[in-house]
Amino acid sequence: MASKKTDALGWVYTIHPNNTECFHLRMLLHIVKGPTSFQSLRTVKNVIYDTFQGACKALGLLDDESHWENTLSEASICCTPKSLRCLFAIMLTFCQITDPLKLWQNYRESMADDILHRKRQELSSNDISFDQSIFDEALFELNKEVEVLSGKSIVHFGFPLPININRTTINIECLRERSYDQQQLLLSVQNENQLNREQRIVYDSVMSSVNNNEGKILFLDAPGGTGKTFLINLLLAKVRYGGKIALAVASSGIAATLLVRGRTAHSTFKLPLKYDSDDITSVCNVSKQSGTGKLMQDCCLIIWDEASMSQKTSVEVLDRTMRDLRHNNSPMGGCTVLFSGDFRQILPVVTRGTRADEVNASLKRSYLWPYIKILELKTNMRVLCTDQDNINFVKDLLLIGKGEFQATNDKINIKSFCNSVPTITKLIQNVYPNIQNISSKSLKWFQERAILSPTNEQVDKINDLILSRFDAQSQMYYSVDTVLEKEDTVHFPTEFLNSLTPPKVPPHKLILKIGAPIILMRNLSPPTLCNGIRLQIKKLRSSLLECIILTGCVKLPEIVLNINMHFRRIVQTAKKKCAMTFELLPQNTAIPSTVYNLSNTIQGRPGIVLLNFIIFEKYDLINFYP
Ligand SMILES: Nc1ncnc2c1ncn2[C@@H]1O[C@H](COP(=O)(O)OP(=O)(O)OP(=O)(O)O)[C@@H](O)[C@H]1O
Repeated sequence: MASKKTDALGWVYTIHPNNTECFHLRMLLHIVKGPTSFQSLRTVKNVIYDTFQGACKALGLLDDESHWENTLSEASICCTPKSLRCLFAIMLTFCQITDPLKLWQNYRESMADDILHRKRQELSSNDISFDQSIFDEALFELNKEVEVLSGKSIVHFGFPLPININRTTINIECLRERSYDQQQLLLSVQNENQLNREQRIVYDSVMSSVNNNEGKILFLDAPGGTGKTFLINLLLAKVRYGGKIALAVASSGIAATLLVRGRTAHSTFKLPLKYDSDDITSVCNVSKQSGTGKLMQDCCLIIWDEASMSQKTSVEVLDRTMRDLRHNNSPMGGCTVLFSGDFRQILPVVTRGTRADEVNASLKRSYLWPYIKILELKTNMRVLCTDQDNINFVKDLLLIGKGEFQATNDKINIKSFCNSVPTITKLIQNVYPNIQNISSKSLKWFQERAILSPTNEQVDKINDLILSRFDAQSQMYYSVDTVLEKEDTVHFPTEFLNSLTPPKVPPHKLILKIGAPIILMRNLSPPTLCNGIRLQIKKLRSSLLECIILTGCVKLPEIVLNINMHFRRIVQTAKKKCAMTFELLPQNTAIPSTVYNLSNTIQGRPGIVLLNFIIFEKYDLINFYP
């Protein structure tokens, strides 16, 4: 009998996974729409499977090793050997594959094809075929990728040591920091004469500290649009052009993508992930002999962007480690450090903390703050040549940041400086006009627009609306949701796990369309594949996505990146509570994203959705900080 409140007809009993076929039949009943027989339930893409379990496997609903096999099999057709090795390195590092050696044996020829080709050219002979030395060389290249991603060698993943592994004694991290394209650096250094007066003061101050080993610690206080990134990248280029090591880090992956060879501070310095706010003993997880340790001893400039968002403790951990590594008791071991950020924006996030806790966790409350010299940028370079409207808008934002904006009854009327629109549909029309013709839109068109929303629920809703507006080949990807303890399967049925949409985890059902921009939600291979970068889908395969990069410092529109689309969501249950932990995750459709994530990367036409259905958008919106 139909329930009064819902349109449910009945209750599907939970089944223990030991009752294999029933368990999988139940799973299919939740996925397959309008089945007419048991056989139609077992049919996937016109193939009739013998068992319900087989059909579930074909639909990608089960977590088994065949996913990795399928991924590599698809990738070996469409990827270059180098990108296949990159993909395999990512899989080794993040996917907890049970038998990676078997995968290597099956696909090593595809991964070593470029080496064979090179050898044939070198010896001008087409008779050369695959042999152990070629596989060893491919293994060596794979090892390099894995070391960069995980800091571990392939031996850790059960691989044999390639014979020529001795070459890895070269410090890969130092090598990477010294191997820049000099021509490219020279081009960047030529921007020097474009600096405005304020930028020039900062530039000279940093360069004199680097050149004379003064070990200054500076903080660049600069609101959005004043040319921080422009200046930082110039400083990095100048120091690197001189053959010295300059490390560029940021508090978040998305901010790091804007800096040349930028990485997150946590991954660069191996900062601890958890510490107490009053921790005075923790240090970075690096030894003096390690590659990172050597890099931290040799570098002469560290630039830490968005430092205003970092916990003071992480900066203090770095300070202690630098003093120790460099045998120098001056702040940061005598290395020149440039922090940059804007305390008017977001302060460090303190879980369940008060405003006072956030202020207390910020760099300004660190014992290092008295040693820090503050430099300022005030001229907004982004609106220099635009109309008065934009200039006023930037002024208003600054006033809000300083707490000086004229408020009535402590309330700010946002409508006074934004164009408000009445509905989400209208907002989509304004931000993505004529999205029906998606194939005619240029990369730039996508780069300069996005809709920002503070909640995942709205993000999903807007994604669905936008995706339904254009026709393109689409593909559905399902996450494999499981509970950590098998015994909990009965208490937390699969469809319940599928219905969960916790923060930072994509939904169970991900519908993607060719041409749609997506956002990567995980640091897979920084700085190219970094949490927060935007990509555009070029091809959809059953286990693989082919994408190009839309935003980030590494703009490689010609390079197709391959992302494995098998994702697991594992739920860890505690007594009767249930908390979802995120194990491996690729990406979500990203036309809308969370406000913070994208505010740094859009310089065109963003729209912003505020809660409670107040919707507004602003052409040429410069930056919005909630
Ligand atoms: N001296 C300069 N000459 C010419 N263009 C500049 C100069 N400084 C900055 N710009 C340009 O101004 C724009 C904004 O600069 P940039 O992105 O570096 O600002 P920002 O402070 O990093 O902003 P945000 O904090 O919002 O990321 C960019 O397009 C940049 O190329």
